[in-house]
Amino acid sequence: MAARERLIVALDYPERTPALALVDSLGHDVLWYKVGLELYLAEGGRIVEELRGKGKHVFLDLKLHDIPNTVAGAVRSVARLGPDLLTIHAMGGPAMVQAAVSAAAETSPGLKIIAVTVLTSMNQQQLRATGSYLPPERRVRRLATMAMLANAHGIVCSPQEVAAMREIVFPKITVVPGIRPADAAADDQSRTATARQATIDGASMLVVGRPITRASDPLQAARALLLEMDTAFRS
Ligand SMILES: O=c1ccn([C@@H]2O[C@H](COP(=O)(O)O)[C@@H](O)[C@H]2O)c(=O)[nH]1
Repeated sequence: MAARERLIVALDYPERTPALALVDSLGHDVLWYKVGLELYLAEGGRIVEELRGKGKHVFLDLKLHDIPNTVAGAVRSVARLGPDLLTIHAMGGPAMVQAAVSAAAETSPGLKIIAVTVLTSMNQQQLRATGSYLPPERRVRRLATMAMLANAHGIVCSPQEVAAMREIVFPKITVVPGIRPADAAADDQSRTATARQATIDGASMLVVGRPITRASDPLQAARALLLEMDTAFRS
């Protein structure tokens, strides 16, 4: 699939003006945008509707995590805005994942529920601090397997696990943040890799924020990533 169909640019901004300015500057090169907690809590559903109005696909990364009935209600509330993908936390367990999937199917059949496994910012030490003693890849595997059994449409995992997760998740979706150019700072991310490696390893969609949004020329940075993804896909 063409790289444009597989790159999601994360709009991690405190309000709509800089977010929409970036969208306009990236023009037709970028089709998919992530709206996360920062922007959604500041602007509400209208930011999703504005992006849809510009013909963009929306990855609504709210990482819902609550009891099944509450998550189902939240899914119904945001489904009417028309996002394409919506995240929930796999840690909510199979009943919560199943409730989210059922609520999406009833409200907006095209909406896909994506289960976040282990945040890409977490390393083994941080996982241990939460009481999980498995290495990250085994923890991701366990949560991904559970999410698939609960009928989630895909998972979020890091580029360091995506090759191993393909056998569990394919043909469903692997959404992969933690993408960094080889010479770039990891920032707060722990489990990172390049767009080339994530593509070779079979990621369905890559989520990229700061390497594009904080670049001196975001359009040039996005185009370089798209080229890297297309080249890796053909290799
Ligand atoms: O495990 C996760 C889940 C979601 N994210 C989101 O992806 C982007 C990554 O942004 P960068 O600036 O490229 O680090 C960000 O919006 C996160 O909320 C993630 O990084 N890890």
